[in-house]
Amino acid sequence: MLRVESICKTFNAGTVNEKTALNNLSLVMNDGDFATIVGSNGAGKSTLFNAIAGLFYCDEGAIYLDDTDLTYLPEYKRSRIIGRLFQDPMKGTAPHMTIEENLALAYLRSSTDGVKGLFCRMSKANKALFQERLSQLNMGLEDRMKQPVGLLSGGQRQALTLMMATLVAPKLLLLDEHTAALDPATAEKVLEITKTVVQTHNITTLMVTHNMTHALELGNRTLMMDSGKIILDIAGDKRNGLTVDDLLKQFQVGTGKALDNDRILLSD
Ligand SMILES: Nc1ncnc2c1ncn2[C@@H]1O[C@H](COP(=O)(O)OP(=O)(O)OP(=O)(O)O)[C@@H](O)[C@H]1O
Repeated sequence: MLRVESICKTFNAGTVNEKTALNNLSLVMNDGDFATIVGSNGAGKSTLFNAIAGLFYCDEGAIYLDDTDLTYLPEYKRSRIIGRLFQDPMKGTAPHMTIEENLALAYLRSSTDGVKGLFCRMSKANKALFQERLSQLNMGLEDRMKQPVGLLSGGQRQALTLMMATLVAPKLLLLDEHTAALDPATAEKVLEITKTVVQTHNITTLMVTHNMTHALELGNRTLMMDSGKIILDIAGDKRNGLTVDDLLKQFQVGTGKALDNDRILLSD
């Protein structure tokens, strides 16, 4: 279970550029919850992910994941239990290393079975696991394990990054518009893979999206953010049957303004 308790983050405090990006934000995610997040430009969606992943410590508040107090835990330690994907498919993989080496790195980072250090310690069983997981992507990557990742397309790279982030199931998966830079067909494919992986391993997941339809169709909860706060949190019956128009109206009622996000407005 993830518990975010009243976190605050102000950038450039005391200067003309002062910006409160997270404003007393609280959130509880139960095990296996899959919540989509939408919101206006600059609402604090990526900053929330940065706070959870440990890119900075919050000014106030606390963050817990199961029994672990993350509040002052360094980023590299959180990365063992939190997987994260970004919009840019080039992030998250090392282009000059082979697919197999990238997977080995991901495995070594997250594994708790005592494997440390060298690639040569990767057993045949590990390699078989990599191959089996890659074959689930249906992209033929299992036959290209010795090729550098830099040769892959954006969609293949993003699917590989997802595979790496979930090779050892993380306690929490943060998806920050991870399909936004892909062409529509590839984006749908990566989303399908995402759904399957999240469901199979029952991974607690937060996904930022600018696609309002995805925000309502994927997962079991929809969160809306504005001005560093969660202003709407809908699940269950309230969420079923809700249309994109209803969601936009609820945003207007909650904030007194129209949802202003250029990517939402530009998408269909
Ligand atoms: N490191 C930083 N230094 C200064 N300001 C920052 C920093 N990170 C974020 N901000 C500011 O905090 C606010 C929230 O930014 P954030 O990127 O979290 O918004 P977002 O909801 O992800 O927006 P978008 O949908 O436009 O990507 C913005 O005003 C942004 O400029």
